[in-house]
Amino acid sequence: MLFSNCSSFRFFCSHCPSSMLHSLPKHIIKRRMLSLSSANMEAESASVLVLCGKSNVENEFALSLKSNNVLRFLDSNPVSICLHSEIRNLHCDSEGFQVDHYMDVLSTSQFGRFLMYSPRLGSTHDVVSHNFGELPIGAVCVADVQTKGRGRSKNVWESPKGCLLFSFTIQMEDGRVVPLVQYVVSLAVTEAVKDICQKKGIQHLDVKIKWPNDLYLDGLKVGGILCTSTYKSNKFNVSAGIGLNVSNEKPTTCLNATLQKLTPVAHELQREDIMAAFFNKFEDLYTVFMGQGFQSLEPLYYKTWLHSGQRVIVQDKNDNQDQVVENVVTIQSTFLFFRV
Ligand SMILES: O=C(O)CCCC[C@@H]1SC[C@@H]2NC(=O)N[C@@H]21
Repeated sequence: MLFSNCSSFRFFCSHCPSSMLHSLPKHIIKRRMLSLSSANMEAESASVLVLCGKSNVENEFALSLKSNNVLRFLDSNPVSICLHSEIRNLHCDSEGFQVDHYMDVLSTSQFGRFLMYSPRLGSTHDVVSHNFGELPIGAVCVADVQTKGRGRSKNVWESPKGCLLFSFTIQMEDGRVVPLVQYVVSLAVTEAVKDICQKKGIQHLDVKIKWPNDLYLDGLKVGGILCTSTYKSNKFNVSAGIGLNVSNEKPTTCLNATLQKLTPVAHELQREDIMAAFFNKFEDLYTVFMGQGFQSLEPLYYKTWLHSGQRVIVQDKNDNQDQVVENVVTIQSTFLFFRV
């Protein structure tokens, strides 16, 4: 567990002797304890945001971001910033997001390489969208728990422990394709889950995309995508947020509950593996999307679509608008319907 005030920090590890506090150099032990592990957060008021990079480049950026103290938060409680390198050896909350493991699995050249992690935050989406200009493209914010998780249409996104909760930055120039990027994000999630199951040699979890950007498993919602954008200096700044129930069975179902039913031997997917696999997939899919357009991804998208082959009734008004004609159609894609 990590207890820290990272701008001037103080640590306590529940697995280590309390003398741990005294073993830290004087200059890093200060008065106030600002933040706690997710398990102990309820009673306390402040949060911590840990900055970390995949390589020296992003770690140097993390250092300058911390020194300049430019990040702004909507959280009502203070958020203190620290570097992962400052706490690496002290952070032993086995239930918190394992930053080192995530970085080891990540193999991208841009997305997900600069990471902000918090055991508990209002909303990762707020962190990313309100600090867009201060962050590199591809920067990600991940939290163990959110207290003000946002869903689409002003819905609340329940964000308990076990749910993978993250948001990241994308920048686009062509406004015509901005609405389509949410489909690329959805596809990267489903492909990431497939990839992990394949690598583990287990039956793959058939996570489907319910248009426009819900993720379904066994007929229940297991995840959702939220993409928001602002326009500045001829660029679209897109914040993409993903919520995926990995091991939290409430409020619907989760990946690991289904996996338990499918596989005789216990297998559990980890949030860190999924997020790293997501960025590994997203970077490739995004390159195809930007280079060749969404058409190149359509075959894969419609294979993953919950609606392919679904039969629905389409109501048409005749030319005089006084008569409604109903047609049963089979959905092939968002644009194509075949009358049966
Ligand atoms: O289905 C939806 O309505 C979209 C839900 C998106 C939730 C994610 S969780 C991580 C990120 N932070 C938020 O506050 N929301 C998104």
